[in-house]
Amino acid sequence: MEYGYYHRRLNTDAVGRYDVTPLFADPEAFDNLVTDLGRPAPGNCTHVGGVEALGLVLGSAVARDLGCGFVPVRKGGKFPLRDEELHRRQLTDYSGETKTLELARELVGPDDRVFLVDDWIETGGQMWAACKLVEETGASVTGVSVLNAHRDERTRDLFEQYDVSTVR
Ligand SMILES: O=P(O)(O)OC[C@H]1O[C@H](OP(=O)(O)OP(=O)(O)O)[C@H](O)[C@@H]1O
Repeated sequence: MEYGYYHRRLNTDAVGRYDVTPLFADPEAFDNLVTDLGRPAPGNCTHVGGVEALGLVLGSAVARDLGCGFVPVRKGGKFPLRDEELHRRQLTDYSGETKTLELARELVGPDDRVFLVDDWIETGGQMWAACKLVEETGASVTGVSVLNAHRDERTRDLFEQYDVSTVR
């Protein structure tokens, strides 16, 4: 689908932060969005990763669509695991606040190729951290897919280092 198909259903002119959950509630739009987000994934990816919270919704649906496993990248403190069982990174995102993302070490490893999905990227802080967490496990990042992303100085490194696809 074109970005306008989703934009009409979001009732917003915002490029950055906006609520995508109306797309989840509409069965046809959700189906199309999951298909569009998964389309850029290379055939050899083993897992789809998603960033808590809305990236878990989208990523798990894309994983099911592609026949891959799903890997949750969680906000700090949510995995009921010991420190040594986690990879952890701090970041600053669109909110200006410092946040922590974590990935359980046991979920993926050097033989795995992970495709990351989220709803949108503004500063790229969370997606950059998610990519680095995946790489810290030894797995590779095969691409990133979001509905919409800012392309500016803040996201330049993300776009340069990773294959980032957007619907917009
Ligand atoms: O590019 P950035 O500046 O990092 O911002 C984008 C991130 O922020 C939002 O998540 P948020 O933490 O607000 O959680 P949510 O999924 O619960 O909305 C969004 O879903 C992305 O994950």
